[in-house]
Amino acid sequence: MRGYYTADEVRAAEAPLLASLPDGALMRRAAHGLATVVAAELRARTGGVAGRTITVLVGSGDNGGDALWAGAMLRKRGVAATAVLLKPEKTHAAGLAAFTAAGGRVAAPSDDLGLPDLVIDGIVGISGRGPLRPDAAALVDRIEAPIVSADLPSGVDPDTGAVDGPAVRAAVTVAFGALKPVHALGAAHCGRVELVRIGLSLGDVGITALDAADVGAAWPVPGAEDDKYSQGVVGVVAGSDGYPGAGVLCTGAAVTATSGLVRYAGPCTGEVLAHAPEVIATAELAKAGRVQSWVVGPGMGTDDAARRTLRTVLDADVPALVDADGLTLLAEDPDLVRSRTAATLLTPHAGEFARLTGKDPGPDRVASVRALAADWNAHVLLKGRATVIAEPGGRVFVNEAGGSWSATAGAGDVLAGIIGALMAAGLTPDRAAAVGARAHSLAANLAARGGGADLSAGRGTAPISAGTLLAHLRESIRVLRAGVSPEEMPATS
Ligand SMILES: NC(=O)C1=CN([C@@H]2O[C@H](COP(=O)(O)OP(=O)(O)OC[C@H]3O[C@@H](n4cnc5c(N)ncnc54)[C@H](OP(=O)(O)O)[C@@H]3O)[C@@H](O)[C@H]2O)[C@@H](O)CC1
Ligand SMILES: [K+]
Repeated sequence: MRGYYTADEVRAAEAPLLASLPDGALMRRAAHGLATVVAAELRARTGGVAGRTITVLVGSGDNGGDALWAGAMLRKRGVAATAVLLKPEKTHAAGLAAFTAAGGRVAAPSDDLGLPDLVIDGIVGISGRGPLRPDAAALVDRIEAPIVSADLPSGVDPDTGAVDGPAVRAAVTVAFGALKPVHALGAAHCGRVELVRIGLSLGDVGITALDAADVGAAWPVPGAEDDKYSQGVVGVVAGSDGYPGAGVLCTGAAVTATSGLVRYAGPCTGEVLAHAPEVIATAELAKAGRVQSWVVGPGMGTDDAARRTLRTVLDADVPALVDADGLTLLAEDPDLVRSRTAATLLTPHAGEFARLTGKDPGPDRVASVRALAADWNAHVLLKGRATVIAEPGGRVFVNEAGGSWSATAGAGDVLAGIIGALMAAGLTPDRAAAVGARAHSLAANLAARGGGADLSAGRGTAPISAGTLLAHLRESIRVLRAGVSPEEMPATS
């Protein structure tokens, strides 16, 4: 499990170290980690370190200091380095002195910067707010070389990952001391993230992500004493005459996710059974039989009959996942959820979120999801490249998908089926959501690459459908249960 610490949490963890260590020691630790990553990147991209060229973009704070110290360290390894000072009068003095003493060249933003092999982004770190200012934006706009960002890509909000204008798009981001929310919520701007440990003692964390090993360990599989009932039975209410596919995909995902038993109640029994004959299917909800969790909503429609069905499902005292059309119906009647004693998981995309709350999730998606979870006393999963999951008490899981392949019709129906099956197996809804989201995103990435656990093997990618995602779900679970995901983030020491 990895934690993502807000700028305030990082500052609080830094304070005792700054007080106890010699002046500048912490910054030099960070800079050493940055220089190590830059050197490795130079070697990987150009075949060597000495004789290569870098440009260091320097803002007005300690982030610029990190970049200058790293530049000085790289100078000592024979790298030609030029620092561009955006605010010369506020440049980190000790960092600049070390840089120039090591033979680094200083340039103004208007100078011709040539074609460096790499650029270090030290414009702004955890004190950054809002997009790049115009002078920094114009400078970054001229950069063609790959960028290694110090701590975080400048212009992206450290705590929310929001991008509201010009921002650095890094090839690699070197996080100092701790991962910050930007590294998950703004992952597309971070590139590969490397964590450099600088000795921070970090406290409790509010935002976490599950590693492959956590997901694999949590995945329910039958034990020696299990039968088909004891593993948890999930009931699926999905699909309609107009949208039978939602029933097929949702039920198919539930069947694939766990080994127990899946029940289906709805008008698409023929289609569902044609694709998954092991399902116990009935057209009448009243005859569905006992379940340990319900999934309700995908493709079910929003007419009066659907409303009655939703009410009946939510009247049952078992955990329930509400998705898609179910959410549209709930927007008119939140008390259906608030009055429940069993747990409820809502799985909106941004549009459905706006339907539920009257407003878009906005730039601070974590805060918005937490607020909805607290207000409705429900667990909430907000879909996106970074899926955000909150329980009513405020604990948050985030799942950075590592790609956007699952932005395809029907992928949400698959996700609902997976999570519903995990809830039936006894996982709490937020944990089921985090575990399921991870398997879902890995299945999408595997599908795009045509299978095979080595996602970096350069086999190329192709668009996927929800059907191909579902077809790769079992392989995804297998990879996760093996404990090593090909997407796992490497960390330097
Ligand atoms: N303390 C330590 O020993 C260690 C610190 N560490 C490092 O320090 C970093 C935090 O440094 P920091 O707090 O000095 O601020 P930082 O993020 O560099 O910003 C500087 C100033 O930029 C400005 N600004 C704001 N937004 C902006 C924007 N959008 N575009 C342009 N400019 C913008 C704003 O100043 P303003 O211009 O508003 O006066 C702001 O005050 C941290 O991320 C890590 O890298 C590590 O080395 C570990 C050891
Ligand atoms: K930066």
